[in-house]
Amino acid sequence: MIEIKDISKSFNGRKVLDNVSGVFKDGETSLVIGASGTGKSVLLKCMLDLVSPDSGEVYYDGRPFLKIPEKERIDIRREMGVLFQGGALFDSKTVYENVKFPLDMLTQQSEADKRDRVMFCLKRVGLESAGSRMPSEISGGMKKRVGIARAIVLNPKYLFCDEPNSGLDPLTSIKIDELIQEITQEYGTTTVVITHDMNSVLSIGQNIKFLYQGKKIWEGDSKSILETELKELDEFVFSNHALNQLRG
Ligand SMILES: Nc1ncnc2c1ncn2[C@@H]1O[C@H](COP(=O)(O)OP(=O)(O)OP(=O)(O)O)[C@@H](O)[C@H]1O
Repeated sequence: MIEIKDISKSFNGRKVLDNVSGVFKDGETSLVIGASGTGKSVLLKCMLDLVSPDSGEVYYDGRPFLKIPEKERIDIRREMGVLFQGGALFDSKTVYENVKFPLDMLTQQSEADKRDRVMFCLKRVGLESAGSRMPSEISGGMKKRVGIARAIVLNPKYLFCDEPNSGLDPLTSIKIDELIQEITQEYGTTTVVITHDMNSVLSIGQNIKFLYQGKKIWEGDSKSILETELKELDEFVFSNHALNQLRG
């Protein structure tokens, strides 16, 4: 379980996160949603300690991530998997090498064990025969799958996905969403997905936190979001043309 408490952050005197709190449960896909510029990525960066919040704390299973000594923080980092926006693959490495990279950097495993783990993860995302290909030779959806395989290769407790559907067509997006949700349930990871994709919200939103101008102003699930009476959330949800027409 991850708990964030009263996270605030300003840039140049402008508050972009304002006392954001919440809980992300094990085995659940939690979504952080909101319009562009509302602070989603900054919140994710605070949770990963890539940006220091001005105040607040992030607890990983009770461990205060921002206050503990660096050595303990590194232990927690090893328990995290991150799917970066755009995949962030190394263009000069093969698919296999990309997935193996965290094992090379952070473990002392034998080459045989690493190979077994990489092949297991590639198989899990449906790419067991793509290991020798270069990122430039595969589609956007496959790149996301490679990113997911790399994010789970260290068997993380905590999985972070930053805009996992950006640049994908709707059908491929659904497949990536389903894969993230299946992995979350299979391995019991605490999964945090940053998105403004309403398809994701409706299909995998077990828990949804809505940010508006740096504040968390609503929390619920994919059923309750359609019945919201909160003006700001209603505008966000029904800015999706198809949904608005359905409502009409
Ligand atoms: N390093 C920084 N320095 C100054 N301002 C920043 C910095 N990082 C983010 N911001 C500002 O913080 C605000 C929130 O940005 P953030 O990237 O979190 O938005 P977002 O909700 O993730 O948007 P999007 O959906 O477009 O990615 C924006 O106004 C952004 O310009």
